[in-house]
Amino acid sequence: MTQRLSRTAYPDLPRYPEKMIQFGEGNFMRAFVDWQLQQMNKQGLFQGSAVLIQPLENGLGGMLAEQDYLYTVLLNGIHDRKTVNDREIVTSVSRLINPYTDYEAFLALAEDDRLEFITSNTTEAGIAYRPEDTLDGGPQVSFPGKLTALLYRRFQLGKKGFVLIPCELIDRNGEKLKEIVHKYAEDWNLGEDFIRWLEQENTFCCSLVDRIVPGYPRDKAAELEQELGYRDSLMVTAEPFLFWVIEGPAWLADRLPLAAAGLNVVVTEDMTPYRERKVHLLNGPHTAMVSLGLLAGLETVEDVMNDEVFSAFVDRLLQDELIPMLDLPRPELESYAESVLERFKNPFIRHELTSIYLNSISKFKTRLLPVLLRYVRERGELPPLMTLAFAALLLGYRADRLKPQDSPEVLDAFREAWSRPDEFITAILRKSEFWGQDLTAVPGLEAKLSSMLKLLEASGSRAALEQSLGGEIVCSE
Ligand SMILES: NC(=O)c1ccc[n+]([C@@H]2O[C@H](COP(=O)([O-])OP(=O)(O)OC[C@H]3O[C@@H](n4cnc5c(N)ncnc54)[C@H](O)[C@@H]3O)[C@@H](O)[C@H]2O)c1
Ligand SMILES: O=P(O)(O)OC[C@@H](O)[C@@H](O)[C@H](O)[C@H](O)CO
Repeated sequence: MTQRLSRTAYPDLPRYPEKMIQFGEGNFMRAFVDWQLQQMNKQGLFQGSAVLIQPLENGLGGMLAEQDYLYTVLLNGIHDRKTVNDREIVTSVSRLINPYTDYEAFLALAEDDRLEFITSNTTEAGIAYRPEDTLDGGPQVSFPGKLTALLYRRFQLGKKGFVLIPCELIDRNGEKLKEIVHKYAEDWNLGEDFIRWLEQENTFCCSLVDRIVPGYPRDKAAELEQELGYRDSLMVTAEPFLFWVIEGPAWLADRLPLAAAGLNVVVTEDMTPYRERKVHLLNGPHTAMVSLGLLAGLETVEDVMNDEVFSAFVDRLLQDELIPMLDLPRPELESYAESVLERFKNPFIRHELTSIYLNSISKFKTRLLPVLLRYVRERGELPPLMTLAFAALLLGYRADRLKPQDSPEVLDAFREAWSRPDEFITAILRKSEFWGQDLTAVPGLEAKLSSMLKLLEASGSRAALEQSLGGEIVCSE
């Protein structure tokens, strides 16, 4: 039996002082931020590690401790026309603090002058205000609540602030986080001096992350452990591609020399165009393909891309409905779309559609709906492929057909709406809390969704797609 990955088994692995506090110990952060710290460290450019804070009571703390906070990142894919198949033991995580079991150790981080960065990924649900959180009743449940308590302790000690770079996939994440921290500062009566210190001593950056991280390679774990020669319950697969846009001051590029280490990181004054490009051209097609693909029995992004009908759908969606609605220069959009198609076809990683399916209603709202609405405004008609994807989404949630995982409010609303089948579509489109507006006001949408739902039910998603794509499939045969 092979030994577990640990510092005892690999005593020569380097250790670095803690320079970053990272809320979130999930797959993404370990294969993205911590992997990048590792690349800087290897070049002698950062010489620092991250101390992780477990945002939820239950998490990976125990498993990470068992491996002395070491884990393997497996990069698989084609990059710059070369096949990449890298394995690396990441040594840039020092330890993990679970604030639910050791709140004092968490607050004690405020004392360490070497800590200068705070990063986070607590999912789209994490940057949220929770009125029940209080300063004295720690640990606070919300991530911004915990963060405010830590910042306040730092302020009380008269120390300098932090550079904060949240990585959650929500628009203007840094501003949102700052806003909630300020709200706690006011609600908890932390005083004007603290609010001034927050403003003057801390730099809240917005950021956009891009790397496909399918996570633990369940299907290949045993084989990989044989090859690696150790057991690792936390190994994580990722694509070689990486892009991190940080909206922040130019000096950040020196303090956190990611680009200098050859990493694809941009520090800019305005990240909006990068965000639009990524959210609509990468996350958008992901969300559009999921319900249609699952309804046809497909399991992974690769299955979608290897299927003639479904890959034509992704291609046409990008070319005809998404790219023309974005404001960036066409060649830039075309080239990004091409790279997206290549990344989706990555034959070396298994990106499960079910993992992308999680919380699909809010994803549709941010990733596809704004483009759909713009298409209607500009062209005076509905985009056929996006509308079909919308109908498939509704079908998947209806009667829990595709076993959606979403918030209780969303799932309950779908159950309630389905209790009156004739009014199902109207009731769902009226849910402004899902879509940001009443979608029954969009001309023709209700009727089109109704006919597409019927088509999907009667003929299945493959036939519905073939019909929407018209002659193109026939032509390509
Ligand atoms: N996996 C990818 O390809 C990828 C790529 C880019 C961005 N992302 C984003 O990263 C996020 C995390 O993905 P992952 O693959 O690391 O998932 P994961 O399940 O491995 O990790 C989730 C992390 O979020 C924390 N979390 C979950 N719900 C929370 C809540 N309500 N409040 C606070 N913290 C919470 C967990 O404690 C954990 O640290 C996703 O929401 C996604 O938007 C993922
Ligand atoms: O991670 P999610 O579940 O928010 O979205 C699913 C995918 O679209 C997403 O993970 C992409 O792969 C990622 O955003 C690429 O950078």
